[in-house]
Amino acid sequence: MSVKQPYLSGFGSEFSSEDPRRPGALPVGQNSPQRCPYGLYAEQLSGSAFTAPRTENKRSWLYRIRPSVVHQPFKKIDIAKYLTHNWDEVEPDPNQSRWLPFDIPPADQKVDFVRGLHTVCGAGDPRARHGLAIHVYLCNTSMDKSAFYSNDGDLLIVPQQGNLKITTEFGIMKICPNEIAVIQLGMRFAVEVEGPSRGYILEVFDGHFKLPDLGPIGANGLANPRDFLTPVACYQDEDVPGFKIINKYQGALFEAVQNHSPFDVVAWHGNYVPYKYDLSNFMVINSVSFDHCDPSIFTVLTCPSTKPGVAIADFVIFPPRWSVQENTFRPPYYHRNCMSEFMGLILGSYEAKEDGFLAGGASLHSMMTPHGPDSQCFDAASNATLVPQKIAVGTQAFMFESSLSMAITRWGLQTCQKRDAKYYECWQKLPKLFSDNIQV
Ligand SMILES: O=C(O)Cc1cc(O)ccc1O
Ligand SMILES: [Fe+2]
Repeated sequence: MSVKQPYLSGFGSEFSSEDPRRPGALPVGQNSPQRCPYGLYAEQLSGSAFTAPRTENKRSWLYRIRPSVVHQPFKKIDIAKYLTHNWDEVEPDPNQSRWLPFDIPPADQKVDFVRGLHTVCGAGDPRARHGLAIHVYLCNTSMDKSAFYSNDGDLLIVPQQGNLKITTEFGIMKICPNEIAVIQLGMRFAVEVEGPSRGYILEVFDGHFKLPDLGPIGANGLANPRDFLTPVACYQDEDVPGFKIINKYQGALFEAVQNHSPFDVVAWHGNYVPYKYDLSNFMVINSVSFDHCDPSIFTVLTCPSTKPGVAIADFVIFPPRWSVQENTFRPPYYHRNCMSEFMGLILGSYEAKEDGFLAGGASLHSMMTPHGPDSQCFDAASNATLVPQKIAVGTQAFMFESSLSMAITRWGLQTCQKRDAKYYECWQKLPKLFSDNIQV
């Protein structure tokens, strides 16, 4: 029987955690005692400028067996051929894009989480701390004697197939499809898988994810803070010759060897932490009268830009819910958006496209590229009897919506061979319905 993983609940809270094997490991009343309990080293991990206002200030103090600086020099490695921040590999393409499910490597090719990283699209530059990258991970093997961190951005991980055991410096998180994990800039982690595994990653270079403001919704609703879970301290005291720390730095991978596990944090405290969230806890708000609300009502997390109300990227879901609007075309409307919309499917199907948009696949509707329901969906929804209906049951589609204009990589456009060249056809049968009669 599996033991339930312990977690601390809350979003953006000041947490503290001590591995029960070493009571008293967390210094009391100060961060840097002259000598830390148990001979631990104190190390601060800063997630914001020291001088950031209190509301934005993020840091944690880690009490560890060895400080992170004990490692050999970083050397460039080329183990993830399709991980890139080069947005100029291919000509820009404003077309609607859709991808069939990305292939997971076959069992005879052992690929771990880092080797399995493939960048689909993105914009901006981590050197300027502005932009985002959207990757998929396609793997079948657990990371061994290695840990990964991104020097470029925060990683929001959305598993689609396969459970993940994520060992972090702060403790262990287990996530399954329909849960997400956020590992923030600089946090080291290792991913263990149970078999063929696939998922999506949103990496934001600007800053950190927040819960959206609720405005007139009030104090409760959407993703509630208590449902975000942070792991508890759980250290490994292991000498591991040749342990590799893999760093994604300015879009390239580097490796530094050390002879011990980096997961040696015995106690920690702070508000800069990794966390997970179960999407089934999302409290859905929607129209109970008429018309289709903008999908911003489904925002789980947002990484804001410096422009008020404009996101570098929002993480939006389309959860199971009741649809009750009267005299309304209920599916998504036809639209052109000044934001870029990357969508993925975790489970089941998506209402605006019952066919062709499949779990493990994706779509990208770039800035101002027209899109909306396919002709089959339009026809059905225009003629449906509008009774209350539970929709999206057993499904979970999501969107990474960005104010940046993203470029598709060469892998996304060509190498993956999953891009559906016939996607545009799904709208071509939309008929001209215009008539001389006011009543049609
Ligand atoms: O394009 C999409 O399918 C995503 C989407 C959904 C919705 O309900 C309204 C707008 C929108 O962009
Ligand atoms: Fe859209």
